Amino acid sequence: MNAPVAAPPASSRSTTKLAIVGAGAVGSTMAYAALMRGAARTVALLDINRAKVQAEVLDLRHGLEFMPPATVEGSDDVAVCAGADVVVFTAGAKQKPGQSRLDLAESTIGLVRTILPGLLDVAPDATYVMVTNPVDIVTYAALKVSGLPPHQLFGSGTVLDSSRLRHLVAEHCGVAVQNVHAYIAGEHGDSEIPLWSSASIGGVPLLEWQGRPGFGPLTASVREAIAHDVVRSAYTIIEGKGATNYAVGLAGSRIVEAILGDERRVLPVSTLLENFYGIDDVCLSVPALVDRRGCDGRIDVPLSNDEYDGLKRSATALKEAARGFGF
Ligand SMILES: NC(=O)C1=CN([C@@H]2O[C@H](COP(=O)(O)OP(=O)(O)OC[C@H]3O[C@@H](n4cnc5c(N)ncnc54)[C@H](O)[C@@H]3O)[C@@H](O)[C@H]2O)C=CC1
Ligand SMILES: CC(=O)C(=O)O
Repeated sequence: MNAPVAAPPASSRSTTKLAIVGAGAVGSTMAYAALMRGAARTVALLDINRAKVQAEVLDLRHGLEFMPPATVEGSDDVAVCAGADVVVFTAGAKQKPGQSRLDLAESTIGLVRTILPGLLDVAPDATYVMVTNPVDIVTYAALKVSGLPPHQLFGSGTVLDSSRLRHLVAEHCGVAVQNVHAYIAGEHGDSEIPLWSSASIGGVPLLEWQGRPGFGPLTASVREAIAHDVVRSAYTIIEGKGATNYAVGLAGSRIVEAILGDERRVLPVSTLLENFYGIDDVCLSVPALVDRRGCDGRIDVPLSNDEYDGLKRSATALKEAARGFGF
């Protein structure tokens, strides 16, 4: 008798559908990244700008020969998102040079109120991943507007910032970025903080890293400079080319893969925190498990006193901002 055949991973089932709302710099690059990485079998783009979404779909379709099997759809009608397993929300204004992410809150919250109810009608069971900035406030607002449970709706948080941190640490230490385990926590924005005390390189606690020939140690001043560079990254890129898109596209695809592939991947997504070291009722990022259920619980990562204080400050800043918008 044949042994029972295990179900294929969700990411390879022909039914997996990723809907991306907003076909701008972030949404269309995320679609490209998701297709390249085989994250879903159907990628659907929704944008209010019909000509733009049709053009992006056509361009992506012309590359399908060179990608894992998939189909691409796009429309200015929300019906294109029907039955999606994951909906990623990237619609909305982006920062102009010099603007902070928080400056976008009012218009983005308005968009969430407008778009989310229609999405919930056509994709009630999807996992919702918010990306539009300021992502932590937008995630909090979207939870209130939708009434969805926090595991089903969360934000991309500091997945992107953590990859920036890992890149800078890897460069400084002369190791592969994949061997750096380090997280940025808190706001996806100016008050974010690196969790140095739990970071490691190839199993060596990062705070004990002695350097290697040709590469200096990670002194306190180097760590401070790296943390500053992470916060400044988006501003630097926006000053140079008007938007960030490649790394966020990949970071978003990574989250989608963790969901559709039921990966239980530890990712610093932005979720509603309740009673996390005394932090309550605010969306911000700490390492959490992401799988087919969505955000399936956070990791109780140990924090140094400085990290705890930083996270508290970040939570306070976000709560004050959310309150300013009536939440
Ligand atoms: N959380 C993160 O890590 C990151 C977040 N972002 C944020 O992502 C957002 C999008 O950035 P970009 O793609 O560069 O902006 P963009 O301006 O290139 O694209 C936004 C798209 O949203 C569409 N849109 C506007 N209203 C809509 C509606 N009612 N329905 C459907 N589509 C609608 C627009 O037509 C446009 O195509 C910004 O808020 C940006 O700050 C950007 C990078 C990283
Ligand atoms: C724009 C933005 O949020 C980022 O690149 O981090």
